[in-house]
Amino acid sequence: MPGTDKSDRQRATVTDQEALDFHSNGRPGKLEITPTKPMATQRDLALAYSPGVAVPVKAIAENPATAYDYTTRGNMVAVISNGTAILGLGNLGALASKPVMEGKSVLFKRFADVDSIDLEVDTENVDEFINCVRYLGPSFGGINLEDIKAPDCFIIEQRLRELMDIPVFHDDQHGTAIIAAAGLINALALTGRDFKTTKLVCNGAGAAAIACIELIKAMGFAPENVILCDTKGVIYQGREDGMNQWKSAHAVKTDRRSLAEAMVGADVVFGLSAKGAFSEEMIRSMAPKPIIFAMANPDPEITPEEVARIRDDAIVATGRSDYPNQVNNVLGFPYIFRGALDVRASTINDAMKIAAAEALAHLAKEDVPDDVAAAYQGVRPRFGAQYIIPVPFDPRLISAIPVAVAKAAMDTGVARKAIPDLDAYARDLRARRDPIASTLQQIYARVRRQPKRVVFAEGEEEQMMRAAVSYANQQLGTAILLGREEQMRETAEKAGIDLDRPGIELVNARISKRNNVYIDYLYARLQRKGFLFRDAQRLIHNDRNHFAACMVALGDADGMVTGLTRNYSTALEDVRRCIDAKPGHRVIGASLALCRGRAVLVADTAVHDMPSSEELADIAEEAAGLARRLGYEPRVAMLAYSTFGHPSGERSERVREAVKILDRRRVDFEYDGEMAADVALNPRIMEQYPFCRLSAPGNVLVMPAFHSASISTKMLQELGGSTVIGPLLVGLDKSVQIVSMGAKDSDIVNMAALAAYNSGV
Ligand SMILES: NC(=O)C1=CN([C@@H]2O[C@H](COP(=O)(O)OP(=O)(O)OC[C@H]3O[C@@H](n4cnc5c(N)ncnc54)[C@H](OP(=O)(O)O)[C@@H]3O)[C@@H](O)[C@H]2O)C=CC1
Ligand SMILES: CC(=O)C(=O)O
Ligand SMILES: [Mg+2]
Repeated sequence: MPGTDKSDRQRATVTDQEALDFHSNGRPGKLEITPTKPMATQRDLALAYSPGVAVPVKAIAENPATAYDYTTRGNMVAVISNGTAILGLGNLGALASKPVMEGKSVLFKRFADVDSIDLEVDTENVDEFINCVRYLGPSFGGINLEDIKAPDCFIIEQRLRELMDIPVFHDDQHGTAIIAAAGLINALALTGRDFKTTKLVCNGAGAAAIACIELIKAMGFAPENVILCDTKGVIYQGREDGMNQWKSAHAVKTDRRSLAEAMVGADVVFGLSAKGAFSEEMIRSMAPKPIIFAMANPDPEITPEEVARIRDDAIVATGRSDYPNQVNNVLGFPYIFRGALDVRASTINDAMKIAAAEALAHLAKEDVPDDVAAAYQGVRPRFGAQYIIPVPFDPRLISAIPVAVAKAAMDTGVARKAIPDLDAYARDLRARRDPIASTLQQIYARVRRQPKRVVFAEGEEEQMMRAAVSYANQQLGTAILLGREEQMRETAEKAGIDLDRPGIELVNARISKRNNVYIDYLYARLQRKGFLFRDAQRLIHNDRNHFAACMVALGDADGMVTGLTRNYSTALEDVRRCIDAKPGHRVIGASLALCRGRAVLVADTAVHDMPSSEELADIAEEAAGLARRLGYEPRVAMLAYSTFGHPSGERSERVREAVKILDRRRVDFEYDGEMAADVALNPRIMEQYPFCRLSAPGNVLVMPAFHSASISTKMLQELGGSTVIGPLLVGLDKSVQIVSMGAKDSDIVNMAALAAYNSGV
């Protein structure tokens, strides 16, 4: 891809091809619209459309506020751009901005459960743009303007704020300013500086920069201590070249003319300009304990590594997620709109922005509880130079920021709906957390902290190679690709996959020096099971599953992933020849189904065909253990077609017996049954059985037999739109995961990460 040099590629946690594949795989793009009401029967149609729809129409015509009750308006934000300043890439047009705008829309959903749609407006004419947007007000609860160049963005936002009665918020201005201000509050505190006397240079004088310095001046910075620079250097009083009224408002009296001159002795530098704008010399010339926020995207003005080469006393932040201290507006816009929408705010005012900045800054100083530590690459962060601001995955953001914003809106009289109980509101907000991302996030974070060697047994397959590259790029450890080197290189070259990168090893089973060790090991295990020495030799030389499993069994790799080219049970049989169950454990398969904000583990989805009661109890124990390792407190529902004895039947009897076995074993987790799936999952139905021992809906579902487990998870996936991860193999003495045949590279990476994760816990 143009502009991507070797060093960028080495740093990057994703390849260009992965980024393109991510966007094009399946349904192109990142968004879809799903109805929230049933649309199955004639009656549904009559309610949703004519004639029923006329009723809310008349209600809204009579009282416009009821649009929040009868339509999506109250939870819907438009992300609107004309593509004139896409990230730090410049003016690439409305169409090219669409991936970013779709991205912002999904972040609204992911982080704050705000529904959002991207709108790309193909004009650079300010009046045309304003006219286009101003009439869209009835559709949305808020407007998030994005990536519109300065100074047009200032005029557009100002006019739209006057014309519309919903929040209009240019994220590059205020979102960035809020996050930068939060980071700055903490960086100043850490370096013992005061707002009033600190000297700051801001490189870039566009949307983000002007808003940042306006906010920090509003928070106490002295105007004479803030120097603004653009492509022509320092913005000084009297300068005429390349000026506009927004720059002029911040022009200072100074003899300094270049950025390099401005930065001499500066305490803080903000980069809101372009890649590489800060030289090492400039950084060297700054005051002791300098604060460097290099916020250009996707590449900062200077990288943290470059700063570290020159000095060790700096606090550095960038706009990227792959360095510590990500100062990026993603930390703000989802939550700020969440709070604003929930009180139906007519605008987002300064008080709300400052409240958001202070809430964010405060959060970084708080102790990080266990369930939050996972969001921090598994390392519990401590307030300090490497942690001045929470990460976007911090699950506390959803309750901290919207509450502060909503409160400020109510206090300043711009709320059109009051939230009387802010504590209850915070609890509701926490319930909006998305378990999908947090589960995977936690797994990835732990593995990154303790990277593992995972062998990808079917190394000649293109998807395996892509998955291996992604595994290595995401710094999860070393990916060992098993296969004939020549073959692998040929396939890789054709597919445009670069295997010569750190974290990838190619191993050829035929010529490996470890062959004899593996053969002896395998022969010792199989000689009394009808295998000759020759058979063991053949399996190690020719069969990659056996070779890979021996690598793991004998400690040459921490985990293994396979299954792409062979059916599950064959692959499992191969593995079981080389690896036993963990002592005292039973090998089972459990699938993690993630659907509409809920996560459930379903077991056994892989191994036991018709489990006995004893086996069902074992499955419950294994699945509960897995749930705990994944960060859930298990509530095991032992499922059947009957509930607590009715209707009776042989299969249900086995499940009932399994519950009694668990009683006798005195296990340390919640369980009950037998019960039907709706009783296990729906609290209202569960209430009909007040003696049920589950304190809340089940999150581990033990199925009565393999067929019900397999059928139900596949139906969840195909009809229910669930993400299903697995079956995950549990209970083996060494860590192996088997993907389904034809799995996508992203599924394989998840399973490899799980193999790595399980090898360490
Ligand atoms: N981390 C974050 O959350 C965010 C980061 N940003 C980043 O900030 C940057 C600017 O975005 P935005 O304000 O929206 O864009 P604008 O187009 O509104 O402004 C760009 C500004 O940067 C200046 N500039 C560009 N290149 C240089 C350079 N080499 N040296 C000095 N000044 C330069 C321009 O100068 P001139 O006026 O002379 O043309 C202009 O003032 C982008 O890299 C963007 O990714 C933006 C928003 C959020
Ligand atoms: C983060 C962002 O909005 C930008 O770089 O433009
Ligand atoms: Mg932007």
